[in-house]
Amino acid sequence: MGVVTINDLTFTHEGSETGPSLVDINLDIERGEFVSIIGANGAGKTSLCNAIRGFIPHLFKGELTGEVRIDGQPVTEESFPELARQVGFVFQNPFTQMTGTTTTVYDELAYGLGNLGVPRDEMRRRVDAMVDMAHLEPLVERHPFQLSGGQQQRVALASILVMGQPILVIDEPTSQLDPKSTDDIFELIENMKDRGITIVLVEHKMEHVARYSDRVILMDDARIVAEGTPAEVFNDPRTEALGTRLPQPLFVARALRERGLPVTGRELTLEELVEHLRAGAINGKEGR
Ligand SMILES: Nc1ncnc2c1ncn2[C@@H]1O[C@H](COP(=O)(O)OP(=O)(O)OP(=O)(O)O)[C@@H](O)[C@H]1O
Repeated sequence: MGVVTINDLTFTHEGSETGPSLVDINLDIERGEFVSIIGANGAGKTSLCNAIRGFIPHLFKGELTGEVRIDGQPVTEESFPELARQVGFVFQNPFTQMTGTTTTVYDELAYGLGNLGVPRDEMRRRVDAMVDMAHLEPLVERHPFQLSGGQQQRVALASILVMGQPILVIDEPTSQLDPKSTDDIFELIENMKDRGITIVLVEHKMEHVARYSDRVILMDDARIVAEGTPAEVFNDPRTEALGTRLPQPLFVARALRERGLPVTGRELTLEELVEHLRAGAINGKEGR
């Protein structure tokens, strides 16, 4: 059984004029899996995250059928603090994430651990390790509200990662970041995956989704309409038909394939393309 199990989940926000936000959702996420949720604005991605992190139905009221289980336990039967120990969540807007009570980035990172009663020595060790991992050394003495949007986004993510929950739900962590900072964030998230943490990510940057995810879930109009490996989902005609942006290397792959070059036309990363071109060149030479 998965660490997150969703059975026949349908949810309509109280007072909604647009109908249900989630319809017939069935999903099993394995421990240590990296799952990305993609889809157009309003497709239901944040609502699905909210169901996994227990905001639905604990904070957002409405009509709910079906269930979400974390480690076999229905979220409706767990208190919010219990859930928060299992699931770490990073909001779309880093401003929402900041405690608003600390005056330095260092204290911001330590805040959640202090609340959990983590002993001072261990707290220091964990915060120092996170500062290092998230490359936050130059910012530790700065006031959290005097950072740029991108810097805040990095601090917001680090302040959750430092807590060490086994499941992370991360909603658009790079929306305000430049390419280099986006790469840094994905490196950080991959680092968490290497530690066996389960990751559920909402992200619009498809090159990164393609490169890092074990599984991609495509949502449209409150439903899951396709799921599979990145190669399966991005090469599924429904994905393009729904107006989802595809990873750029896929267009290059298709163009090369059309010109008879030795690629499959399904490659999602430049590395994959280069590898196939090289292998094709070697095989071609050997064949002569
Ligand atoms: N608090 C709420 N009350 C009423 N309806 C809501 C609420 N939150 C979301 N919805 C509705 O649920 C549907 C799905 O919204 P959701 O935010 O889950 O989509 P999304 O895919 O995350 O979109 P985006 O990419 O814009 O963040 C939309 O029709 C939205 O209007």
